[in-house]
Amino acid sequence: MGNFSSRRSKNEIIHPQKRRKPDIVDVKVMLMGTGDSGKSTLFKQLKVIYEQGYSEDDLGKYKSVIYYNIIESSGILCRELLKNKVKFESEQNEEAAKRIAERTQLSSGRLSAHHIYDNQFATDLEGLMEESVMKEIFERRREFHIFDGADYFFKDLQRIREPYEPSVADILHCRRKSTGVNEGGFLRDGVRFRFIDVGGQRPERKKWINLFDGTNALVYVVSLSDYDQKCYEDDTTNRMEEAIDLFDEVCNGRWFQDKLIILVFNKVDIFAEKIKNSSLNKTFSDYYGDSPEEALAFITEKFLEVNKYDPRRIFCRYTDATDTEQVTEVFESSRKILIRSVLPNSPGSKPYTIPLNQPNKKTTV
Ligand SMILES: Nc1nc2c(ncn2[C@@H]2O[C@H](COP(=O)(O)OP(=O)(O)OP(=O)(O)O)[C@@H](O)[C@H]2O)c(=O)[nH]1
Ligand SMILES: [Mg+2]
Repeated sequence: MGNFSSRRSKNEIIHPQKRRKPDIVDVKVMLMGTGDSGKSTLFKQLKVIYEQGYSEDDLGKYKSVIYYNIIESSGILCRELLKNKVKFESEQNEEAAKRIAERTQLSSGRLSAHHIYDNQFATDLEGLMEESVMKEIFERRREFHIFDGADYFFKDLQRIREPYEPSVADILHCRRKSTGVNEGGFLRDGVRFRFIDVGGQRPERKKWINLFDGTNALVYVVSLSDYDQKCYEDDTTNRMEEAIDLFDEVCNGRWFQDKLIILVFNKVDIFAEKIKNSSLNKTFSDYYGDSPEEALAFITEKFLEVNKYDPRRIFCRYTDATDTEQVTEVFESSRKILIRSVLPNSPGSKPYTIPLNQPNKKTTV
C-alpha cells in the first residue's frame, strides 16, 4: 500500500489556512407520510426550485410512467363499467371499453406501455371520455383508487398522443409509487440540505427506521383530500385516520421526540373542491363546522393534538405540491426554520416564534 503523504515534496505543502474548505453543515430531512400523500411530488419540486430542473432527457424518462398511469386508470374504469353492465350511448363505445379492458388486463403487463398505448387505444379512450357513463364513473374515480393526476391527464389526451414529449407539469402530476429511497437536495449558504423521500404504503414503512440515523428534521406530508377516502392497502380504513395514527407513532416515537417537525398539509386544491360536496362530519362525527376554513383548522388540530411533547416545535404549512410557486414558499420558510433549529447561532437566528396553526399566508382554501 502506498503512503501518499510521504510522496509529497516540501514545495507542495499548502498552508493550512489556505487549504481549509469553508465549513459545510449537513441537514438531513426525512420526508414521511402515508402513501399517495405527495412526498415524491414535493421531492421532484426540489429539483425544479433549487437545482437545474428537468432536462429533455429526464423528461423523456417519465413518458412510460405517464402512459402506464393512463393505461391502469382507464382499465380499472372500463372493467368497472362492463362489470356493472351499464348502458353505453353507442355500441361503438361499448366495443372501445371492451378493447381497453382487455388490453389493460394484468396479463398485458409484459407489454411495454408504448405497445399498449397505441393509436387504437388512444382513439378508443378519447372517444370514451365523451361517453356519459364514463363521465359519471370518472367523477367517482377516487372510490377505485385512481391516482390524483388522472383529471389532469384525461382532460388532455390529445396532447399525450405520439409524438409526445412530457412537460415538467406532467412530471409533477404523474404517479409512481415509491418503493426504495430517493435522496437529493441542495447547497445553500453553507448548508447542505439532504432530503430523503421514502415510500409511504404500509410495506414500505418497515424500511424507514434504517434511515433515521442522523436526521435533523421531519417533514410529515398529509393529503388533505384523504378525509373521505379508504386506504389503498385494505379498502376499509379511512386514509386520514391512518395518517393521524402514523403521525402519532412517528412524532412521539424515540427518533423524533426532540426533532423539528414540519407538518405539510398537501393537496389543498383537491380539498377545496371536495369540501364543497363532501362533509368532514361523515368521517369525524365531532366536527360541526361548515366552512372550508373551519374544516382545515379542525384537521390541523386533529394532527397537532396527538403530539405528546413541546407543541411549539411543530410548524404547519399548506400547499398544492404540483404548484411550484406555492411549494417554493413552503420550502423557503421551512429552510429558514431548519437553519434556526439546526444552527441556533447563525446570524439572524431567533428562537421559534411562529405560533401553531398559522397557515402560510398565500395559501387559501
Ligand atoms: N392535484 C394535486 N395532486 C397532487 C398533489 N400532491 C400530489 N399529487 C398527486 O398525487 C399523486 C401521488 O403523489 P406522490 O408524490 O407520488 O405520493 P407519495 O407520497 O410519494 O406516494 P408513495 O410513494 O406511495 O408514498 C401524484 O399523481 C401527484 O401528482 C397536490 O397537492 N395536488
Ligand atoms: Mg413517493
